[in-house]
Amino acid sequence: MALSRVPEATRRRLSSPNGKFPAAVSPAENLGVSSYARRDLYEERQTVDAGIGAFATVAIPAGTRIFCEDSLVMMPEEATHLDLYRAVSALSDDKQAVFWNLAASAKPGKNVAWINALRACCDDETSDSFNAVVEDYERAWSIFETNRFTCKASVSTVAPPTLGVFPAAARLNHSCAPNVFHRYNPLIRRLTVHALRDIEPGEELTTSYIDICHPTARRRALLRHWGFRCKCAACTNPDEEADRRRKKLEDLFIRVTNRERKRMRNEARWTAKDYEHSLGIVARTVRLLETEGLVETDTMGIICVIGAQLGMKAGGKWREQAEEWAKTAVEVDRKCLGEDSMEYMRAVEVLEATRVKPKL
Ligand SMILES: C[S@@+](CC[C@H](N)C(=O)[O-])C[C@H]1O[C@@H](n2cnc3c(N)ncnc32)[C@H](O)[C@@H]1O
Repeated sequence: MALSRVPEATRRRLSSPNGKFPAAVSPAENLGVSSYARRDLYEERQTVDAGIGAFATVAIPAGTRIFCEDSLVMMPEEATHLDLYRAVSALSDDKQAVFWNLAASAKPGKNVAWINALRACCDDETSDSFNAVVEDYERAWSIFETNRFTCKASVSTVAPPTLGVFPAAARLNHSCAPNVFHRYNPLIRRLTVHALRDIEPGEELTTSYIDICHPTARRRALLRHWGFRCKCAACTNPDEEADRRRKKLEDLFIRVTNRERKRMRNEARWTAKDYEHSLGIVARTVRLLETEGLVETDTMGIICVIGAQLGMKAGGKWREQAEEWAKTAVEVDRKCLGEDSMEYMRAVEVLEATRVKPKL
């Protein structure tokens, strides 16, 4: 661990899995899915003001899977500095070097209770070496917070997500108008990154660290976590009208998903009027996503699958619309997530169901 100034003995003691600290999430098993970053399509290089970035070296067609990466470290959301340090120390030397070389721009957290636990493990150390340990822990945490992606077990699960660092994809900078889309695929236990549109040679590959459906102020607040102010066109020249539409979009999305949860709990009592109401909100959400140029987003996939399912249940004039929405969901999910994603498989199932003629 080239960067560390922590004495070897202290490091060994603090990182030994003696049951003192909760364990990290177990490393992904070999599922027969290779882990790769398409270095034949892009290169890493220094940007003007955003550290290292990934740039296309050739034309990349929309839908291309550019990364399919195994995690370097994966931790539960509630993991502490101590848990993280232990997980990093358990990596091979090569992997530790990769971890310590990643960017560290996230600010230290305010919760420093972990320092007391650490002190208890370091009581035979001089204060200099204790400070070095604290610094190391802080740096590991900052690297983790700067580079982690959220890894949900499934879209619908209530289980808390885990957070993972994927070393090649970690070089992707943010844009609120991204040209790639990232998502952890729990079926293959890889982070996948797909081109959202055709990308020209020389263009920087950018993903969105946050939900791009948020209005500017909310996006800015969320991005503070990574310690930078986004300079994309939407953030530098915020348009009040567009922000109002994004706020509306956020509200509509919440209304659709809340109503869906309610319907699932109460399907037997859901009336034709209830279906009509939900379908009206779905139709408005889809229109707004189109107006905002957010057609190629997983939000569109989620809304269209919900709309298709509701449309089939409602029947009548909604059946044709249900098939159209299901087709859109299949296309969007194929492009953003790939054919091995749960979302794509679900969308295909729904599309097939919309094509079954109702019994008269
Ligand atoms: C996941 S890393 C991305 C790779 C990083 N640039 C590097 O050098 O390794 C996230 C960090 O990159 C920088 N970054 C990402 N997107 C940026 C942007 N749009 N503008 C400025 N800095 C950005 C911030 O420092 C952020 O904390």
